[in-house]
Amino acid sequence: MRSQLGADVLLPSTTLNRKSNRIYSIAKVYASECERRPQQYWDYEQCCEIDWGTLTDYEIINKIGRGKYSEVFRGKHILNDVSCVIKVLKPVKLRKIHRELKILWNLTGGPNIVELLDVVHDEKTRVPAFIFEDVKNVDFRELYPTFKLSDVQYYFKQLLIALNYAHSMGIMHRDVKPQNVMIDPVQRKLRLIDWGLAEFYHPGVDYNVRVASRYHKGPELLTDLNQYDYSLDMWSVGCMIAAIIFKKEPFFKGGSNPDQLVKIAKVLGTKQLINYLARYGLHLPSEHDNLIRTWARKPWSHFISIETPLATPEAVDLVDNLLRYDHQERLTAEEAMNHQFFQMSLE
Ligand SMILES: Nc1ncnc2c1ncn2[C@@H]1O[C@H](COP(=O)(O)OP(=O)(O)OP(=O)(O)O)[C@@H](O)[C@H]1O
Repeated sequence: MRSQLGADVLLPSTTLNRKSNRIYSIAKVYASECERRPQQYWDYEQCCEIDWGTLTDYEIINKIGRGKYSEVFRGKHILNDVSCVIKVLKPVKLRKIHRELKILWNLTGGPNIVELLDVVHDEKTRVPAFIFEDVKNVDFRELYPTFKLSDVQYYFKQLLIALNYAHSMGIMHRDVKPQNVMIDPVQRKLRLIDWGLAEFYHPGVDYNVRVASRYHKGPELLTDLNQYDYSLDMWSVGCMIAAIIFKKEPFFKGGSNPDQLVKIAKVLGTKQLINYLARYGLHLPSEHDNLIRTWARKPWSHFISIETPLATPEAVDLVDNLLRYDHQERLTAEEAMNHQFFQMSLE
């Protein structure tokens, strides 16, 4: 499926790891994972030769999903009958395809990471498709309301294991949300999918803030703080857990990107937002001038009632340590796994 340049071949320099003139934030953990590996590991612009398989090896059974960048089908391999998921890509830049592939090649086989089985194209049209393991997912709108605290504990531990692994491999997912976390409750199997927005982390590099889906975008994206890192994914995890324990899906429901920041400020407070930006020598982008009023910080107890039995002190404390404006204050994936919420023994 792939051919790689040997790790000993010296490659020309690239902009992918070009540091910004001004460095204001470096990841707290795993900052040098890419730097300490050969360029072949992360340079998807210069090292991504694809040995295409053919789509005719697979039979499409039915359509199961539709994303911004793809149409997704359930199918099977025609020779061995093994069921699979076929992600047929919509026309996108080759660079984006190479990035997703490089990341999948590096991560596949890792814990709770969706397994990439093959990369194929239609021989006539050349339309590319990725073949993945099939997860018998139950839609989160149906599944999450059935969760007991022990399920929240189990599945979020699995998600953190996937994220800690990706981060330890120098990769940020950048689109963590319920739609990208496949759960098969019968097998109690969780897989983190859709690495289409994922990126390699290099310290001091400015990244595009137009990533993640609105409800799960971290404050750094909404305030144009380009030097973000793995901690972006931890904000999104915080949004997911908060939505479940406080029974408020999604937890921050903005009507637009600027409004998303308003929804966050209404909970975490405006003063705290300004302080966060000041800590990094930044100001609130002018588009927010008319939007942000002085919202006071709401205590988490505001979201707790008789209807929210999952909002135990440990679960709320976990959320509190993930939903922090300051990306450097958020728990890392490993710290989150070690949080008291995951140590409690529940039936
Ligand atoms: N391995 C899998 N097993 C089961 N279902 C899957 C799998 N991969 C994808 N799907 C389904 O297809 C949908 C779209 O897949 P994916 O998120 O990879 O595509 P996308 O075009 O990148 O989506 P988006 O626009 O959300 O970024 C998923 O939300 C899920 O419902």
